[in-house]
Amino acid sequence: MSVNTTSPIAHGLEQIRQRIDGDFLAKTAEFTQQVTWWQWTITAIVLCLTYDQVMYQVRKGPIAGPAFKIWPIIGPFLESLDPKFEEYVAKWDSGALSCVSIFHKFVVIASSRDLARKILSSPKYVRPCVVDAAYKILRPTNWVFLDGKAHSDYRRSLNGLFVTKALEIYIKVQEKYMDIYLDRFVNYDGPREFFPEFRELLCALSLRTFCGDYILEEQIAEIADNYYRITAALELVNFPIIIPFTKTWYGKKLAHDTMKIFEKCAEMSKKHINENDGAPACVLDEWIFLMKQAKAHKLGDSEVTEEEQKLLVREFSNKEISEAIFTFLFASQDASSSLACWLFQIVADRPDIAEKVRAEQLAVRNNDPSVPLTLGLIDKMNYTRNVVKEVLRYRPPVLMVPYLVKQPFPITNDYTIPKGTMVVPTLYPALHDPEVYEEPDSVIPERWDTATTEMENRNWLVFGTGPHKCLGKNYVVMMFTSMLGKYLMNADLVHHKTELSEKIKVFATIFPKDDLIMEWHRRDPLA
Ligand code: HEM
Repeated sequence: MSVNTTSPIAHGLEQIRQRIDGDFLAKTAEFTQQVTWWQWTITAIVLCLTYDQVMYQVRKGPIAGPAFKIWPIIGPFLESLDPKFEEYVAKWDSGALSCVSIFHKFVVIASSRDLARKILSSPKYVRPCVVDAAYKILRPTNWVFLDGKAHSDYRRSLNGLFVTKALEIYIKVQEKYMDIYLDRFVNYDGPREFFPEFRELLCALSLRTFCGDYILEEQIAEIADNYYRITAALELVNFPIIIPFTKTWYGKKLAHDTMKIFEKCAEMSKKHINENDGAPACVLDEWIFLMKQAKAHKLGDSEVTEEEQKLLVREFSNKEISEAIFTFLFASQDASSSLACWLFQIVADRPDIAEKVRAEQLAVRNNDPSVPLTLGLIDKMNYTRNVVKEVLRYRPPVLMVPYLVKQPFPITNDYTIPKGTMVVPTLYPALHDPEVYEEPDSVIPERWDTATTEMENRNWLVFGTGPHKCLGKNYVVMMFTSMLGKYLMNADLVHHKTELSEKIKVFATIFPKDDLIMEWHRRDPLA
């Protein structure tokens, strides 16, 4: 027999509770039967939207940015498909740190010089992010995505390809192709858009520098054509998955085909250097030659410098070499084409600059225009080099460099960038800082005659800074100085100005909005 030990009060309370529970369950069941599927759907959507807005507010903290996401979830995704320079400027002007949120991605933009430098020099907190599609297009195994020591070790083995000694080797092939394209430009009938012309010229110059004669004329033409679609696939924000026959799908396929071509070139170069004991004539040759030298040194066969020895981190496969060469093309193609457009537009519009460049070109050659290019000769072209530096400052091809935050990053005293954020240091504002560059919106090559450390180093962020700073910096300045000198000496450039000539079009880098309409006429260098 069981004994009921519960007091009458407790018993009464228990009965009330059971009645309430029963009522509640019954009411809940009744409610769920009445709620239709679309009411559930709306509830789920409202919860998602609220979560999206709340997370945006939490991540945004005190920095500049819209008070809430005007377009829920997608944010300014549609605007990012057609980026406008003026919108970027407005964003930079809105605060040293500002933000947007697109789909799941929270993006912080740093527009002051010091914050940009801090981000670029903080590998503990950030690593390059490029754009989402880049991992798929450049392949996840690509060296540019390496981080920390793995990156610096790999990069050490590439540095040797762009030191002075190596650059000297590439000048011959570059001059040959500069001449070929000069002939082509001066033989065109009437004005035409030079944006596509410069893209092709730069693609040919890069590919000949990287792959020498291993690459065929028709392969260069194919890559130059395809490259446009690869760039188009690398927008700042892409749809998260690759859908067949879309821009990203074509980009990935064409990048793969291009790397296959480079793989074959690497194979030929290995044969030339290792089996036939050939002399290096291009970047591929130089890389393989340096590996060979360093290996021989390891085996005690030959005298090589300590730098060369460092190159043999290990043997690089043809696939790895092809991926690295692709990154050189990827890094150089758009930025160099952008520089070519602004540089030749500006010197065509500024006869005072063109005249000084021409005078210097004859002076360094002792009035003999046929003197071939050498590193020593290019070194003497101070004014011409200053024009290149000034145009890079005035119209920096790379406006911003996206990085990914690896761990919470205390960027200022009152703001920590959350992990997983895309953080974008911008380079343009530092290059147009009126406190460092007087009249920042004018092209004044002479300012470089008396450049301060701030002008030369702290603010001149054209090629970035920190562990990922541009590998091609010296190469770019050298090649453009020699090309500008040669072309101005041998051609008169006529720019057909339109009201869009000074307007900036953003297509990965920046270009004149009218695609630069010019005509070139052969000129007597001694005239
Ligand atoms: C006008 C032409 C160019 C400009 C304005 C430019 C600018 C830049 C900038 C801003 C970066 C990012 C730096 C950073 O994250 O701090 C970069 C990286 C890089 N650039 Fe350039 N670049 C140019 C041409 C070239 C050329 C011709 C090459 C190769 C031959 C090249 C190779 C690279 C590579 C490999 C990186 C990534 C380095 C790394 O992650 O370690 N660039 N460049």
